[in-house]
Amino acid sequence: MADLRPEPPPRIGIDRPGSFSRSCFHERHPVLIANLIADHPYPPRIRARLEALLAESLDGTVPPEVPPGPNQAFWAAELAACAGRPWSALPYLWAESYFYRRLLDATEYFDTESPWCGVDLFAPQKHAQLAGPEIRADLDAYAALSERDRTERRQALLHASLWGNQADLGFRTTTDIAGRSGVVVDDGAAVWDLVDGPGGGPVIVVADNAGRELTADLALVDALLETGVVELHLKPHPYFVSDATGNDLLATLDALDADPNKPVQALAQRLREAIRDESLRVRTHGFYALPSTYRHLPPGLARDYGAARLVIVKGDLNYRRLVGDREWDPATPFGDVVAYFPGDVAALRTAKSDLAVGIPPARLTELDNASPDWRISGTHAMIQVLH
Ligand SMILES: O=P(O)(O)OC[C@H]1O[C@](O)(CO)[C@@H](O)[C@@H]1O
Repeated sequence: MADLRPEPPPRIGIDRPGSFSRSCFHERHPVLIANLIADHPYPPRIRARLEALLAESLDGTVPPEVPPGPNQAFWAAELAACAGRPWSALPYLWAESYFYRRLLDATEYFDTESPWCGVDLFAPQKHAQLAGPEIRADLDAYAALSERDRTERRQALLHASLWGNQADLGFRTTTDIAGRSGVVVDDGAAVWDLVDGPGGGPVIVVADNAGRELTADLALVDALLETGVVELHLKPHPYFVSDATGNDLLATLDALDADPNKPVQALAQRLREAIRDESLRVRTHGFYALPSTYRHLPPGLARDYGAARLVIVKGDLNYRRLVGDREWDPATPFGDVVAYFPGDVAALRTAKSDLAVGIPPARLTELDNASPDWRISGTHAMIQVLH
């Protein structure tokens, strides 16, 4: 039978002058490369490769070579289709993901004969945030939560995890945080209904950034553990600027241990115990560092998501991968766009790219009038649930 579904809107590109996506390449990436060069004593060959990558991504074409690292077959197929095309003609999601993969190549992350092999290029920035004053304030606030009743505590933890996404270091490369204007869509109650619901599977939390965000996510994970098994899915290796890996999880647990607040130390202990007894299963998957959308999940992950009580997907990039990085009309219902997902899913994200769906038209008019850049400023957040 013919497929009568309407064509999806076009993919967001990086070629339109004045667009946010183009500014990521032309304004943010030059700063990102300069920061990497300042943060590490890279030898001339690595500095030259970083600068050449920047120039290529602004003005050049995609070379045919497959960058080293995992998922060779995936990238070989993608590059067979894209090699020779100007970067400016690439879809935003693909171009960004490929750019970060090329950064790993430029810094010899997968080169076992290089001393830079396995060195997280973003570690200095991640460590600075983990040792910084903002995280201290977050942990003081966490400690004070033990005075509150369970419902209030749960609500506060969900919102801390939501707003933790604002602290993403890629975003902060060129943008100062301008406060928290509001939660545009708040399906938080549905999150807890699903968590407390009858399903027997684990709750899966697909993490996003290290630092303040992962700290808040771990506090949420701890609350979720009261209801059953939890899986925390991390990136398999560094990817976008502050994406959380296994090393970041360990560094975060150490930071929680070292905090003077007793409830924070107790949190670290509970989490370590949960990891040991596998009530908290920590996992990763190559899919999390690819430009594919969740519509094209590998079968194993699709099965696991389908068996979960709820999948909580954190952050802006995961939102783009979940919804499809396309020029959606923001009034398009969230449920229609993600109906394909194999289980119940909740997206928690601060808006840091043009994409939005599930915004009631009247609210949209209000937002566009009150803060025209609400979609990209990180000042607005959303909790959207498909169930
Ligand atoms: O860390 P997050 O919330 O996934 O955000 C990453 C976001 O940063 C950007 O790279 C630039 O803002 C977006 O393209 C991307 O969605």
